[in-house]
Amino acid sequence: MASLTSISQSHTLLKKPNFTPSIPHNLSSSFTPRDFLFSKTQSFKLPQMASRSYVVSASTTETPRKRYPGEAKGFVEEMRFVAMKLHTKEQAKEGEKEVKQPEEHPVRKWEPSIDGYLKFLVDSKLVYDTLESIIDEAAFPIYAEFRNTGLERSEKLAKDLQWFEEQGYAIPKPSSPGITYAEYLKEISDKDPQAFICHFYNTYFAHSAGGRMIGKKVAQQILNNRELEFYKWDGDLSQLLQNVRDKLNKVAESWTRDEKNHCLEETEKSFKHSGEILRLILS
Ligand code: HEM
Repeated sequence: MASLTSISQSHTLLKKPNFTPSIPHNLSSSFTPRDFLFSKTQSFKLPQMASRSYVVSASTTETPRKRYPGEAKGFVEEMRFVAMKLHTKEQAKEGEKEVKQPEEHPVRKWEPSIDGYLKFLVDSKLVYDTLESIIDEAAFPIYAEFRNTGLERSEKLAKDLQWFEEQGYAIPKPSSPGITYAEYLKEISDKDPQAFICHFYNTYFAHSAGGRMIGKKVAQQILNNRELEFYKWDGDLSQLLQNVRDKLNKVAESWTRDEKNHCLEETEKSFKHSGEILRLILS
């Protein structure tokens, strides 16, 4: 009988690029993140970051399970992996989506307007108000883990809108992209915690990455370089983000693989809604 055998997969896993998810270049297509998750029926090559050596025991005939991209580092890395693929190359270097919408062009080429930016800030505030009240009310106990993370944006946005008002700008009412997204978040939050957590992660982490780039560029172009409160955090942002990553990883440890996949599959909706709100800047 064979003893423990260490099987190195490196000849198939470490060559680059060997991970070629097929992502139709259209957000409204039938694509779901499951398309580039490992499935039993799919011959799938893992990306470099997920490579490892399997140890199989011939005596138990146990087949090692392949890991999902990012899985070795924790569930946040899985969510990040799916999110990065849904960017365009122009938005982030890990992106793979084809440019279809105005906000998918490089931010440096944007031509924002104050009116459009105000609509974006108003709709963003509605979304953050909604996320933060859902977390406060905690319909599911896991939501309470994400109270007072320091990432909250609602009060910061209120200050920014007050500043615009003091400058003589009329603050618009929330528009359809923000209202639709807020309604959707409320709807899923009390019946589908995995989907809700996906939106929570994507909204706060997107803002800390691409969101800040956008804020800086728009400030240069139309706000005389004024840095809005929306882009300021009390404390060290990278530490605040890390604390939230740790909590998200912990929460997801109790999820089944199906629940995790369900959460990952929600990423596309998060991009769709946030993309519609971002587009307001260019309206
Ligand atoms: C103009 C639009 C956008 C731009 C320019 C942009 C750009 C970026 C960049 C440069 C990064 C950092 C990549 C890195 O770590 O090297 C990033 C990360 C990320 N983006 Fe976006 N992004 C945009 C829209 C979005 C949207 C709509 C979402 C989803 C709602 C999103 C979700 C994320 C997430 C989850 C990360 C990972 C953050 C982290 O690891 O901390 N992004 N984005």
